[in-house]
Amino acid sequence: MSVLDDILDGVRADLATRQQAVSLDELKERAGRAPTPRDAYAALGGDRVSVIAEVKRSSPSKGALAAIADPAALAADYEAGGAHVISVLTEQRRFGGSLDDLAAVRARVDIPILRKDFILTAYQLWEARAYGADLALLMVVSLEQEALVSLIERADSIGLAPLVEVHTVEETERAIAAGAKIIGINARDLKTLEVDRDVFSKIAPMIPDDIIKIAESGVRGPHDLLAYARGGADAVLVGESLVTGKDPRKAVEALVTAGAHPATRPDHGSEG
Ligand SMILES: O=C(O)c1ccccc1NCC(=O)[C@H](O)[C@H](O)COP(=O)(O)O
Repeated sequence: MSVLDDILDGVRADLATRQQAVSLDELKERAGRAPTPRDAYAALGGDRVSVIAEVKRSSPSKGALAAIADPAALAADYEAGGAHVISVLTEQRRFGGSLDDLAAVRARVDIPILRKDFILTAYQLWEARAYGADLALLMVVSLEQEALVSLIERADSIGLAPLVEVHTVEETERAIAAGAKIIGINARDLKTLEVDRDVFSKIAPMIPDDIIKIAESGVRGPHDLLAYARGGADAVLVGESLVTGKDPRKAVEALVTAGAHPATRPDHGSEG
């Protein structure tokens, strides 16, 4: 069994427990009372390389990363550093996250929030809306094509911007065919946990220009952001290096500063 299969088994078990406790109707009612979604497309657009800063306590690849007692305070630091979007891992067993983390972060910052989880059902999209997310992650590797198309449509219809994650050429073809408008290319192979940053530059050229391209995983500092930018990234998603560093606000600031310079874009070449 791969790490991903193991994670998905846990996700299904926890989901069944939550579905017993809260009906879909109750969830929809709560989602109806949630604040108006923030514009994720605007936050990820423009000439800059946007920064998505992640609240990440632990991971299957590294175990415990940081004791984050107050995820909202960390997110506020990220926002003060200039982050354009906050990612909140809500999976509990392997990442130590929760929907309460999502709600706490949404209440504290003014920028869009991504629910980063292993979303398999519309119920989880309603949860994301109910707890204040503006974007939701959909991983192609864990969804049949019909389910992927249906979840993208459902996310759009309830005010969530779907971020469709891929790692291979075949998954990217499926994401484009499914109508994704934001594609995240994850350098991490979720079956082996190996990180290969070159995956981004191999896959990005096959994605049409009007689709937002996000480079996920393996960003240790501005040099990695710049490399992803030269490969065509519109945004980077960064977790581990921010939560394990001494000063998350300064680390975000350094990434935002690097991403703000137009010479980082592929059209301008890498030599400045
Ligand atoms: O981070 C992991 O070990 C992991 C393992 C299995 C599935 C997903 C995993 N991480 C989710 C992510 O995609 C990352 O949290 C995100 O891209 C940030 O990556 P990093 O900056 O390398 O922490």
